[in-house]
Amino acid sequence: MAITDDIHATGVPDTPVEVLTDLLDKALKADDLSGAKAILQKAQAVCAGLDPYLESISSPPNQVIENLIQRTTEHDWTQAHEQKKTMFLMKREACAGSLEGSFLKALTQLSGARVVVEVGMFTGTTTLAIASALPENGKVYALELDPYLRDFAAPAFKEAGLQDRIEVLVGPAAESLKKLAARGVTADIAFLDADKPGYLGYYNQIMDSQTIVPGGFIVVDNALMKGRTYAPGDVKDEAAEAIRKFNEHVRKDERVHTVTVPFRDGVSIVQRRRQAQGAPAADEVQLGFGAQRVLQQLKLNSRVALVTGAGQGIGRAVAHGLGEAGASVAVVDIVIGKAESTAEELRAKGIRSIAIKADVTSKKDCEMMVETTIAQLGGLHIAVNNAGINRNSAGEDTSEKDWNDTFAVNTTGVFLSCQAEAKHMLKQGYGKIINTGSMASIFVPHPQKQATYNASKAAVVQLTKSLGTEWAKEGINVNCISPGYLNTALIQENPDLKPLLNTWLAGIPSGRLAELPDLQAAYVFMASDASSYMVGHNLVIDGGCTLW
Ligand SMILES: C[S@@+](CC[C@H](N)C(=O)[O-])C[C@H]1O[C@@H](n2cnc3c(N)ncnc32)[C@H](O)[C@@H]1O
Repeated sequence: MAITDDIHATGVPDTPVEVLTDLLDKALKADDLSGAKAILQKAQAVCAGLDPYLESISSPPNQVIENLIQRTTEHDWTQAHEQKKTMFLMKREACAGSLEGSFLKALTQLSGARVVVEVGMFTGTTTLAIASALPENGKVYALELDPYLRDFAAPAFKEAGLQDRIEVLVGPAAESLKKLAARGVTADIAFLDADKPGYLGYYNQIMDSQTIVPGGFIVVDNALMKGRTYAPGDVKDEAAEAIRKFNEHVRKDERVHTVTVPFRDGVSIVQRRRQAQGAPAADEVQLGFGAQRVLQQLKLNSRVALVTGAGQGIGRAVAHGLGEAGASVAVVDIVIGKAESTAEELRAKGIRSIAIKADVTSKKDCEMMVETTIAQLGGLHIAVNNAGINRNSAGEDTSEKDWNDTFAVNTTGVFLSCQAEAKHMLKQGYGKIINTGSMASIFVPHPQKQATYNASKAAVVQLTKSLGTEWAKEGINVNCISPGYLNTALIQENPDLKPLLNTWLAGIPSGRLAELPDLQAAYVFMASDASSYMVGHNLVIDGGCTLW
Protein backbone atom coordinates (compact mmCIF):
# COMPACT_ATOMS: atom_id res chain seq x y z
CA MET A 1 0.00 0.00 0.00
CA ALA A 2 1.43 3.40 -0.95
CA ILE A 3 1.93 5.89 1.85
CA THR A 4 -0.55 8.29 0.32
CA ASP A 5 -3.37 5.75 0.28
CA ASP A 6 -4.92 7.03 3.43
CA ILE A 7 -3.93 10.70 3.15
CA HIS A 8 -5.69 13.37 1.13
CA ALA A 9 -3.66 15.90 -0.80
CA THR A 10 -4.98 18.62 1.49
CA GLY A 11 -6.26 18.74 5.04
CA VAL A 12 -4.96 16.91 8.07
CA PRO A 13 -2.34 15.49 8.30
CA ASP A 14 -0.75 18.26 6.31
CA THR A 15 3.04 17.99 6.65
CA PRO A 16 5.52 15.09 6.77
CA VAL A 17 5.70 15.47 10.58
CA GLU A 18 1.90 15.42 10.88
CA VAL A 19 1.76 12.35 8.64
CA LEU A 20 4.37 10.72 10.84
CA THR A 21 2.47 11.61 13.99
CA ASP A 22 -0.72 10.24 12.50
CA LEU A 23 0.97 6.98 11.50
CA LEU A 24 2.57 6.55 14.92
CA ASP A 25 -0.79 7.23 16.61
CA LYS A 26 -2.31 4.52 14.46
CA ALA A 27 0.56 2.12 15.21
CA LEU A 28 0.13 2.71 18.94
CA LYS A 29 -3.56 1.99 18.66
CA ALA A 30 -3.16 -1.07 16.42
CA ASP A 31 -4.47 -4.28 17.94
CA ASP A 32 -1.95 -6.66 16.48
CA LEU A 33 1.81 -6.48 16.10
CA SER A 34 1.88 -7.13 12.35
CA GLY A 35 -0.63 -4.33 11.72
CA ALA A 36 1.50 -1.97 13.83
CA LYS A 37 4.65 -3.05 11.99
CA ALA A 38 3.10 -2.29 8.58
CA ILE A 39 2.21 1.20 9.77
CA LEU A 40 5.65 1.73 11.27
CA GLN A 41 7.24 0.82 7.95
CA LYS A 42 5.34 3.66 6.33
CA ALA A 43 6.39 6.00 9.13
CA GLN A 44 9.98 4.92 8.62
CA ALA A 45 9.76 5.74 4.90
CA VAL A 46 8.43 9.24 5.62
CA CYS A 47 11.37 9.93 7.96
CA ALA A 48 14.20 8.18 6.20
CA GLY A 49 13.33 9.65 2.82
CA LEU A 50 13.23 13.28 3.94
CA ASP A 51 16.88 14.38 3.91
CA PRO A 52 17.84 12.35 0.81
CA TYR A 53 14.84 13.82 -0.99
CA LEU A 54 15.76 17.37 0.08
CA GLU A 55 19.29 16.75 -1.20
CA SER A 56 17.97 15.37 -4.47
CA ILE A 57 15.88 18.49 -5.16
CA SER A 58 18.50 21.03 -3.98
CA SER A 59 21.46 22.22 -6.05
CA PRO A 60 24.51 20.05 -5.29
CA PRO A 61 27.57 21.54 -3.56
CA ASN A 62 30.59 22.42 -5.67
CA GLN A 63 33.35 19.85 -6.11
CA VAL A 64 35.68 21.33 -3.48
CA ILE A 65 32.96 21.21 -0.80
CA GLU A 66 31.96 17.70 -1.86
CA ASN A 67 35.59 16.56 -1.55
CA LEU A 68 35.95 18.29 1.83
CA ILE A 69 32.82 16.58 3.16
CA GLN A 70 34.21 13.26 1.94
CA ARG A 71 37.62 13.94 3.55
CA THR A 72 35.83 14.85 6.80
CA THR A 73 33.76 11.66 6.68
CA GLU A 74 36.69 9.39 5.91
CA HIS A 75 39.18 10.98 8.34
CA ASP A 76 40.19 8.82 11.30
CA TRP A 77 39.20 11.23 14.07
CA THR A 78 39.74 8.60 16.78
CA GLN A 79 43.34 8.13 15.74
CA ALA A 80 43.89 11.89 15.43
CA HIS A 81 42.67 12.29 18.98
CA GLU A 82 44.65 9.30 20.34
CA GLN A 83 47.76 10.83 18.78
CA LYS A 84 46.86 14.06 20.61
CA LYS A 85 46.52 15.96 17.37
CA THR A 86 43.01 17.17 18.22
CA MET A 87 41.98 18.67 21.53
CA PHE A 88 38.83 16.55 21.73
CA LEU A 89 37.45 13.48 20.04
CA MET A 90 35.78 14.95 16.98
CA LYS A 91 32.79 13.34 15.32
CA ARG A 92 32.29 13.43 11.59
CA GLU A 93 28.61 14.29 12.26
CA ALA A 94 29.77 17.69 13.51
CA CYS A 95 29.88 18.65 9.83
CA ALA A 96 26.54 20.30 9.01
CA GLY A 97 26.66 18.79 5.52
CA SER A 98 25.99 20.00 2.02
CA LEU A 99 22.29 20.72 2.43
CA GLU A 100 22.82 23.08 5.35
CA GLY A 101 25.76 24.59 3.48
CA SER A 102 23.38 25.30 0.59
CA PHE A 103 20.89 26.82 3.02
CA LEU A 104 23.54 29.17 4.43
CA LYS A 105 24.69 30.01 0.94
CA ALA A 106 21.13 30.99 0.00
CA LEU A 107 20.77 33.13 3.14
CA THR A 108 24.07 34.85 2.42
CA GLN A 109 22.97 35.60 -1.12
CA LEU A 110 19.45 36.67 -0.15
CA SER A 111 20.67 39.08 2.49
CA GLY A 112 23.46 40.47 0.31
CA ALA A 113 25.83 39.84 3.22
CA ARG A 114 29.41 41.06 2.94
CA VAL A 115 30.76 39.99 6.33
CA VAL A 116 29.88 36.77 8.16
CA VAL A 117 31.09 35.47 11.52
CA GLU A 118 30.95 31.70 11.92
CA VAL A 119 31.19 30.48 15.50
CA GLY A 120 32.39 26.86 15.25
CA MET A 121 34.10 26.07 11.97
CA PHE A 122 35.05 22.37 12.27
CA THR A 123 36.46 21.33 8.85
CA GLY A 124 35.13 24.40 7.07
CA THR A 125 32.40 23.08 4.79
CA THR A 126 29.82 25.67 5.85
CA THR A 127 32.60 28.27 5.85
CA LEU A 128 33.26 27.52 2.19
CA ALA A 129 29.58 27.52 1.26
CA ILE A 130 29.16 30.97 2.84
CA ALA A 131 32.39 32.35 1.37
CA SER A 132 31.35 31.23 -2.12
CA ALA A 133 28.26 33.46 -1.87
CA LEU A 134 30.06 36.59 -0.70
CA PRO A 135 31.12 39.41 -2.98
CA GLU A 136 34.76 39.77 -4.03
CA ASN A 137 35.67 41.91 -1.00
CA GLY A 138 33.56 39.89 1.46
CA LYS A 139 34.91 38.07 4.51
CA VAL A 140 34.03 35.10 6.70
CA TYR A 141 35.61 35.18 10.15
CA ALA A 142 35.62 31.51 11.13
CA LEU A 143 36.05 30.93 14.88
CA GLU A 144 37.51 27.57 15.86
CA LEU A 145 38.98 26.26 19.10
CA ASP A 146 41.20 23.59 17.64
CA PRO A 147 44.25 24.52 15.50
CA TYR A 148 44.20 21.03 13.94
CA LEU A 149 40.97 21.96 12.17
CA ARG A 150 42.39 25.21 10.81
CA ASP A 151 45.16 23.18 9.18
CA PHE A 152 42.72 20.51 8.00
CA ALA A 153 40.53 23.10 6.24
CA ALA A 154 43.28 25.32 4.78
CA PRO A 155 44.01 23.29 1.58
CA ALA A 156 40.31 23.29 0.64
CA PHE A 157 40.03 27.07 1.12
CA LYS A 158 43.02 27.45 -1.19
CA GLU A 159 41.72 24.96 -3.73
CA ALA A 160 38.44 26.90 -3.92
CA GLY A 161 40.43 30.12 -4.41
CA LEU A 162 38.60 31.59 -1.42
CA GLN A 163 41.45 31.81 1.09
CA ASP A 164 41.42 35.63 0.92
CA ARG A 165 37.75 35.71 1.89
CA ILE A 166 38.27 33.54 4.98
CA GLU A 167 40.07 34.44 8.21
CA VAL A 168 40.26 31.67 10.80
CA LEU A 169 40.56 32.80 14.41
CA VAL A 170 41.83 29.95 16.57
CA GLY A 171 40.93 29.91 20.26
CA PRO A 172 37.86 29.98 22.50
CA ALA A 173 35.03 31.68 20.58
CA ALA A 174 34.31 34.10 23.44
CA GLU A 175 37.88 35.42 23.16
CA SER A 176 37.77 35.62 19.38
CA LEU A 177 34.47 37.51 19.47
CA LYS A 178 36.05 40.02 21.86
CA LYS A 179 38.96 40.47 19.44
CA LEU A 180 36.62 41.01 16.51
CA ALA A 181 34.62 43.59 18.47
CA ALA A 182 37.86 45.37 19.43
CA ARG A 183 38.82 45.47 15.75
CA GLY A 184 35.45 47.06 14.99
CA VAL A 185 34.30 44.16 12.81
CA THR A 186 30.58 44.28 12.12
CA ALA A 187 28.82 41.35 10.50
CA ASP A 188 25.69 40.94 8.39
CA ILE A 189 25.32 37.31 9.48
CA ALA A 190 26.60 35.37 12.49
CA PHE A 191 26.28 31.57 12.35
CA LEU A 192 26.27 29.85 15.75
CA ASP A 193 27.43 26.25 15.53
CA ALA A 194 29.95 25.68 18.34
CA ASP A 195 29.50 24.22 21.85
CA LYS A 196 25.81 24.43 22.75
CA PRO A 197 26.23 25.60 26.38
CA GLY A 198 28.21 28.52 24.95
CA TYR A 199 25.43 29.75 22.61
CA LEU A 200 23.80 32.16 25.06
CA GLY A 201 27.11 33.82 25.87
CA TYR A 202 28.06 34.15 22.16
CA TYR A 203 24.62 35.53 21.35
CA ASN A 204 24.83 38.16 24.10
CA GLN A 205 28.36 39.11 23.07
CA ILE A 206 27.34 39.50 19.44
CA MET A 207 24.24 41.55 20.30
CA ASP A 208 25.76 43.68 23.08
CA SER A 209 28.98 44.54 21.25
CA GLN A 210 26.94 45.49 18.15
CA THR A 211 28.93 42.94 16.13
CA ILE A 212 25.74 42.13 14.25
CA VAL A 213 24.45 45.11 12.25
CA PRO A 214 20.85 46.33 12.58
CA GLY A 215 18.86 44.19 10.16
CA GLY A 216 21.56 41.50 10.26
CA PHE A 217 20.90 37.82 11.05
CA ILE A 218 22.10 35.42 13.72
CA VAL A 219 21.57 31.94 12.31
CA VAL A 220 21.50 29.24 14.97
CA ASP A 221 22.14 25.58 14.26
CA ASN A 222 20.76 22.70 16.38
CA ALA A 223 17.80 24.75 17.60
CA LEU A 224 15.83 21.52 18.09
CA MET A 225 18.71 19.46 19.48
CA LYS A 226 17.43 16.14 18.18
CA GLY A 227 13.94 16.99 19.46
CA ARG A 228 15.11 16.92 23.06
CA THR A 229 14.35 20.61 23.50
CA TYR A 230 10.64 19.78 23.48
CA ALA A 231 10.65 16.01 24.12
CA PRO A 232 13.44 15.59 26.68
CA GLY A 233 13.24 11.80 27.10
CA ASP A 234 14.69 10.03 30.09
CA VAL A 235 18.37 10.93 29.81
CA LYS A 236 19.64 14.26 31.09
CA ASP A 237 21.06 16.15 28.16
CA GLU A 238 23.07 19.25 29.04
CA ALA A 239 23.31 20.50 25.47
CA ALA A 240 19.56 20.17 24.85
CA GLU A 241 18.84 21.94 28.13
CA ALA A 242 21.21 24.78 27.17
CA ILE A 243 19.54 25.15 23.77
CA ARG A 244 16.07 25.10 25.34
CA LYS A 245 17.06 27.99 27.63
CA PHE A 246 18.76 29.76 24.76
CA ASN A 247 15.64 29.51 22.57
CA GLU A 248 13.49 30.93 25.40
CA HIS A 249 15.94 33.79 25.91
CA VAL A 250 15.94 34.73 22.23
CA ARG A 251 12.15 34.51 21.99
CA LYS A 252 11.87 37.08 24.81
CA ASP A 253 14.54 39.40 23.43
CA GLU A 254 12.72 42.41 22.02
CA ARG A 255 15.75 43.48 20.03
CA VAL A 256 15.17 40.64 17.55
CA HIS A 257 12.60 38.89 15.40
CA THR A 258 13.12 35.13 15.44
CA VAL A 259 11.74 32.13 13.62
CA THR A 260 12.86 28.51 13.75
CA VAL A 261 12.57 26.21 10.77
CA PRO A 262 12.47 22.44 11.36
CA PHE A 263 15.19 21.90 8.80
CA ARG A 264 17.72 19.20 9.75
CA ASP A 265 18.34 19.71 13.49
CA GLY A 266 16.38 22.97 13.49
CA VAL A 267 17.73 26.31 12.35
CA SER A 268 16.69 29.59 13.96
CA ILE A 269 16.89 32.74 11.91
CA VAL A 270 17.14 35.64 14.32
CA GLN A 271 17.07 39.11 12.80
CA ARG A 272 18.28 42.09 14.78
CA ARG A 273 15.56 44.71 14.46
CA ARG A 274 16.53 47.85 12.60
CA GLN A 275 14.82 49.89 15.26
CA ALA A 276 14.15 48.99 18.87
CA GLN A 277 10.50 48.28 19.66
CA GLY A 278 8.81 51.18 21.44
CA ALA A 279 11.54 53.61 20.33
CA PRO A 280 10.38 57.07 19.22
CA ALA A 281 9.19 57.20 15.59
CA ALA A 282 12.14 57.23 13.25
CA ASP A 283 12.68 60.03 10.73
CA GLU A 284 13.55 59.26 7.11
CA VAL A 285 17.27 59.43 7.77
CA GLN A 286 16.95 56.64 10.33
CA LEU A 287 14.49 54.66 8.23
CA GLY A 288 16.08 55.30 4.86
CA PHE A 289 14.72 57.79 2.30
CA GLY A 290 11.22 56.73 1.27
CA ALA A 291 11.64 53.94 3.86
CA GLN A 292 14.22 52.35 1.59
CA ARG A 293 17.72 51.49 2.72
CA VAL A 294 20.35 53.19 0.64
CA LEU A 295 21.39 50.14 -1.42
CA GLN A 296 17.73 49.35 -2.01
CA GLN A 297 17.32 52.75 -3.65
CA LEU A 298 19.86 51.75 -6.28
CA LYS A 299 17.90 48.72 -7.39
CA LEU A 300 16.25 48.94 -10.79
CA ASN A 301 13.90 45.98 -10.47
CA SER A 302 10.84 46.18 -12.72
CA ARG A 303 12.33 49.12 -14.66
CA VAL A 304 12.89 49.08 -18.39
CA ALA A 305 15.98 50.72 -19.85
CA LEU A 306 17.12 51.58 -23.33
CA VAL A 307 20.82 52.11 -24.13
CA THR A 308 22.01 53.42 -27.48
CA GLY A 309 25.43 52.48 -28.82
CA ALA A 310 25.26 49.42 -26.59
CA GLY A 311 26.85 47.01 -29.05
CA GLN A 312 30.28 47.74 -27.58
CA GLY A 313 32.35 49.86 -25.21
CA ILE A 314 30.63 52.11 -22.68
CA GLY A 315 27.12 51.30 -23.92
CA ARG A 316 27.69 47.56 -23.54
CA ALA A 317 29.08 48.06 -20.02
CA VAL A 318 26.12 50.28 -19.09
CA ALA A 319 23.65 47.69 -20.44
CA HIS A 320 25.28 45.07 -18.21
CA GLY A 321 25.32 47.42 -15.21
CA LEU A 322 21.65 48.39 -15.51
CA GLY A 323 20.67 44.77 -16.11
CA GLU A 324 22.65 43.60 -13.07
CA ALA A 325 20.82 46.22 -11.01
CA GLY A 326 17.52 44.63 -12.06
CA ALA A 327 16.37 46.46 -15.21
CA SER A 328 15.20 44.87 -18.45
CA VAL A 329 17.36 46.31 -21.20
CA ALA A 330 16.78 47.23 -24.86
CA VAL A 331 20.21 47.15 -26.48
CA VAL A 332 20.24 49.65 -29.35
CA ASP A 333 22.95 49.90 -31.97
CA ILE A 334 23.27 50.85 -35.60
CA VAL A 335 24.96 47.47 -36.17
CA ILE A 336 22.31 44.88 -35.28
CA GLY A 337 24.84 42.03 -34.95
CA LYS A 338 26.63 43.88 -32.15
CA ALA A 339 23.34 44.76 -30.42
CA GLU A 340 22.28 41.12 -30.60
CA SER A 341 25.56 39.93 -29.16
CA THR A 342 25.25 42.26 -26.11
CA ALA A 343 21.57 41.29 -25.65
CA GLU A 344 22.58 37.63 -25.76
CA GLU A 345 25.26 38.25 -23.08
CA LEU A 346 22.60 39.82 -20.87
CA ARG A 347 20.13 37.00 -21.42
CA ALA A 348 22.84 34.48 -20.51
CA LYS A 349 23.04 36.31 -17.13
CA GLY A 350 19.27 36.01 -16.70
CA ILE A 351 18.56 39.63 -17.66
CA ARG A 352 15.54 40.30 -19.89
CA SER A 353 16.90 41.93 -23.02
CA ILE A 354 16.13 42.68 -26.67
CA ALA A 355 18.24 44.05 -29.51
CA ILE A 356 17.09 46.96 -31.68
CA LYS A 357 18.75 48.34 -34.80
CA ALA A 358 18.46 52.12 -34.90
CA ASP A 359 20.35 55.05 -36.37
CA VAL A 360 20.06 57.88 -33.84
CA THR A 361 20.54 60.54 -36.54
CA SER A 362 17.06 59.59 -37.79
CA LYS A 363 14.04 60.99 -35.91
CA LYS A 364 12.00 58.06 -37.20
CA ASP A 365 14.50 55.51 -35.82
CA CYS A 366 14.57 57.25 -32.44
CA GLU A 367 10.78 57.07 -32.24
CA MET A 368 10.87 53.45 -33.39
CA MET A 369 13.42 52.40 -30.71
CA VAL A 370 11.22 53.88 -27.99
CA GLU A 371 8.05 52.27 -29.38
CA THR A 372 9.74 48.87 -29.81
CA THR A 373 11.10 48.97 -26.25
CA ILE A 374 7.68 49.78 -24.83
CA ALA A 375 5.94 47.17 -27.00
CA GLN A 376 8.40 44.37 -26.22
CA LEU A 377 9.58 45.12 -22.69
CA GLY A 378 6.43 46.76 -21.37
CA GLY A 379 7.59 50.33 -20.69
CA LEU A 380 10.46 52.79 -20.66
CA HIS A 381 11.82 54.28 -17.45
CA ILE A 382 15.53 54.74 -18.16
CA ALA A 383 17.23 55.93 -21.34
CA VAL A 384 20.97 56.16 -21.84
CA ASN A 385 21.84 58.14 -24.95
CA ASN A 386 25.34 57.00 -25.52
CA ALA A 387 25.91 56.47 -29.27
CA GLY A 388 28.81 58.62 -30.44
CA ILE A 389 31.67 58.90 -32.94
CA ASN A 390 35.07 60.60 -32.92
CA ARG A 391 37.05 61.57 -36.02
CA ASN A 392 40.24 63.37 -35.02
CA SER A 393 41.54 66.09 -37.32
CA ALA A 394 43.15 69.49 -37.05
CA GLY A 395 40.60 72.31 -37.12
CA GLU A 396 41.96 73.75 -40.38
CA ASP A 397 41.67 70.33 -42.10
CA THR A 398 38.30 69.19 -40.79
CA SER A 399 35.85 68.61 -43.64
CA GLU A 400 32.31 69.92 -43.45
CA LYS A 401 31.15 66.31 -43.76
CA ASP A 402 33.14 65.20 -40.71
CA TRP A 403 31.81 68.17 -38.75
CA ASN A 404 28.21 67.39 -39.78
CA ASP A 405 28.50 63.62 -39.26
CA THR A 406 29.96 64.11 -35.79
CA PHE A 407 27.26 66.56 -34.74
CA ALA A 408 24.58 64.38 -36.36
CA VAL A 409 25.39 61.42 -34.09
CA ASN A 410 26.87 63.03 -30.97
CA THR A 411 24.56 66.02 -30.61
CA THR A 412 21.50 65.78 -32.86
CA GLY A 413 21.31 62.04 -32.11
CA VAL A 414 21.19 62.75 -28.38
CA PHE A 415 18.58 65.48 -28.88
CA LEU A 416 16.34 63.29 -31.08
CA SER A 417 16.65 60.42 -28.62
CA CYS A 418 15.79 62.66 -25.64
CA GLN A 419 12.79 64.03 -27.54
CA ALA A 420 11.40 60.59 -28.44
CA GLU A 421 12.00 59.24 -24.92
CA ALA A 422 10.52 62.30 -23.20
CA LYS A 423 7.32 62.04 -25.24
CA HIS A 424 6.60 58.80 -23.41
CA MET A 425 8.18 59.79 -20.06
CA LEU A 426 6.29 63.10 -19.84
CA LYS A 427 3.03 61.18 -20.16
CA GLN A 428 3.99 58.75 -17.40
CA GLY A 429 5.43 61.52 -15.19
CA TYR A 430 8.66 59.60 -14.59
CA GLY A 431 11.92 59.07 -16.39
CA LYS A 432 15.68 58.94 -16.09
CA ILE A 433 17.65 60.18 -19.06
CA ILE A 434 21.42 59.92 -18.99
CA ASN A 435 23.46 61.32 -21.84
CA THR A 436 27.05 60.26 -22.38
CA GLY A 437 29.22 63.36 -22.64
CA SER A 438 32.99 63.38 -22.38
CA MET A 439 35.62 65.19 -20.35
CA ALA A 440 36.27 66.84 -23.73
CA SER A 441 33.17 68.89 -22.97
CA ILE A 442 35.03 70.87 -20.31
CA PHE A 443 38.69 70.80 -21.33
CA VAL A 444 40.75 70.24 -24.47
CA PRO A 445 42.29 66.77 -24.57
CA HIS A 446 45.73 66.92 -26.21
CA PRO A 447 48.04 66.57 -28.02
CA GLN A 448 45.58 65.01 -30.49
CA LYS A 449 43.38 67.46 -32.36
CA GLN A 450 39.64 66.88 -32.07
CA ALA A 451 37.89 70.26 -32.00
CA THR A 452 34.74 68.90 -33.66
CA TYR A 453 34.31 66.12 -31.11
CA ASN A 454 34.98 68.50 -28.21
CA ALA A 455 32.39 70.97 -29.47
CA SER A 456 29.80 68.24 -30.09
CA LYS A 457 30.20 66.96 -26.52
CA ALA A 458 30.13 70.46 -24.98
CA ALA A 459 26.79 70.87 -26.75
CA VAL A 460 25.54 67.63 -25.16
CA VAL A 461 26.33 69.01 -21.70
CA GLN A 462 24.48 72.28 -22.33
CA LEU A 463 21.57 70.37 -23.91
CA THR A 464 21.44 68.17 -20.79
CA LYS A 465 21.31 71.22 -18.52
CA SER A 466 18.57 72.83 -20.60
CA LEU A 467 16.33 69.74 -20.93
CA GLY A 468 17.06 68.87 -17.30
CA THR A 469 15.55 72.15 -16.13
CA GLU A 470 12.64 71.98 -18.63
CA TRP A 471 11.53 68.53 -17.45
CA ALA A 472 12.57 68.52 -13.76
CA LYS A 473 9.08 69.26 -12.50
CA GLU A 474 7.60 66.60 -14.82
CA GLY A 475 9.41 63.83 -12.94
CA ILE A 476 12.18 63.40 -15.50
CA ASN A 477 15.82 63.67 -14.52
CA VAL A 478 18.15 64.49 -17.39
CA ASN A 479 21.81 64.18 -16.48
CA CYS A 480 25.10 63.52 -18.17
CA ILE A 481 28.16 61.37 -17.49
CA SER A 482 31.49 62.50 -18.90
CA PRO A 483 34.16 59.80 -18.95
CA GLY A 484 37.89 60.48 -19.30
CA TYR A 485 40.37 58.46 -21.36
CA LEU A 486 39.23 54.85 -21.59
CA ASN A 487 41.48 51.83 -21.72
CA THR A 488 40.74 50.00 -24.97
CA ALA A 489 42.47 47.14 -26.74
CA LEU A 490 43.29 49.54 -29.61
CA ILE A 491 45.27 51.83 -27.29
CA GLN A 492 47.20 48.98 -25.68
CA GLU A 493 47.94 47.05 -28.86
CA ASN A 494 48.98 49.85 -31.21
CA PRO A 495 52.67 50.76 -30.64
CA ASP A 496 52.15 54.06 -32.55
CA LEU A 497 49.82 55.20 -29.78
CA LYS A 498 52.39 54.57 -27.03
CA PRO A 499 53.80 58.16 -26.93
CA LEU A 500 50.23 59.52 -26.91
CA LEU A 501 49.32 57.15 -24.10
CA ASN A 502 52.34 58.27 -22.06
CA THR A 503 51.36 61.94 -22.47
CA TRP A 504 47.83 61.17 -21.31
CA LEU A 505 49.01 59.12 -18.32
CA ALA A 506 51.30 61.95 -17.22
CA GLY A 507 48.23 64.18 -17.08
CA ILE A 508 45.99 61.85 -15.06
CA PRO A 509 46.32 62.19 -11.27
CA SER A 510 45.04 58.62 -10.83
CA GLY A 511 47.92 57.43 -13.00
CA ARG A 512 45.79 55.12 -15.14
CA LEU A 513 43.15 55.11 -17.82
CA ALA A 514 39.49 54.46 -16.98
CA GLU A 515 38.25 50.88 -17.16
CA LEU A 516 34.63 50.24 -18.15
CA PRO A 517 33.62 49.05 -14.64
CA ASP A 518 34.79 52.46 -13.33
CA LEU A 519 31.72 53.90 -15.03
CA GLN A 520 29.00 51.28 -14.55
CA ALA A 521 27.84 52.09 -11.00
CA ALA A 522 27.65 55.81 -11.81
CA TYR A 523 25.15 55.07 -14.58
CA VAL A 524 23.18 52.82 -12.20
CA PHE A 525 23.10 55.66 -9.63
CA MET A 526 21.88 58.18 -12.23
CA ALA A 527 19.28 55.65 -13.42
CA SER A 528 17.98 55.05 -9.90
CA ASP A 529 15.78 56.95 -7.47
CA ALA A 530 18.88 57.70 -5.40
CA SER A 531 19.65 60.53 -7.86
CA SER A 532 16.15 62.02 -8.03
CA TYR A 533 17.36 65.50 -6.94
CA MET A 534 20.10 65.69 -9.60
CA VAL A 535 19.12 67.94 -12.46
CA GLY A 536 21.17 68.67 -15.56
CA HIS A 537 24.35 67.51 -13.86
CA ASN A 538 27.53 66.65 -15.70
CA LEU A 539 29.29 63.93 -13.69
CA VAL A 540 32.92 63.83 -14.77
CA ILE A 541 34.71 60.51 -14.17
CA ASP A 542 38.23 61.07 -15.44
CA GLY A 543 40.70 60.07 -12.70
CA GLY A 544 41.21 63.78 -12.07
CA CYS A 545 42.47 64.48 -15.61
CA THR A 546 40.55 67.74 -16.03
CA LEU A 547 41.81 69.04 -12.68
CA TRP A 548 45.41 69.40 -13.81
C1 LIG B 1 29.33 21.46 15.01
S1 LIG B 1 30.95 21.85 14.71
C2 LIG B 1 30.90 23.08 13.50
C3 LIG B 1 30.48 22.56 12.19
C4 LIG B 1 30.71 23.46 11.03
N1 LIG B 1 29.96 24.69 11.12
C5 LIG B 1 30.33 22.70 9.78
O1 LIG B 1 29.16 22.67 9.48
O2 LIG B 1 31.20 22.04 9.19
C6 LIG B 1 31.44 22.71 16.14
C7 LIG B 1 32.86 23.22 16.13
O3 LIG B 1 32.96 24.18 17.15
C8 LIG B 1 34.24 24.08 17.77
N2 LIG B 1 34.13 24.60 19.12
C9 LIG B 1 33.61 24.01 20.21
N3 LIG B 1 33.72 24.81 21.26
C10 LIG B 1 34.31 25.94 20.85
C11 LIG B 1 34.70 27.16 21.49
N4 LIG B 1 34.48 27.37 22.77
N5 LIG B 1 35.29 28.10 20.74
C12 LIG B 1 35.50 27.91 19.41
N6 LIG B 1 35.16 26.79 18.77
C13 LIG B 1 34.58 25.81 19.49
C14 LIG B 1 34.55 22.60 17.72
O4 LIG B 1 35.95 22.38 17.78
C15 LIG B 1 33.91 22.18 16.39
O5 LIG B 1 34.86 22.17 15.39
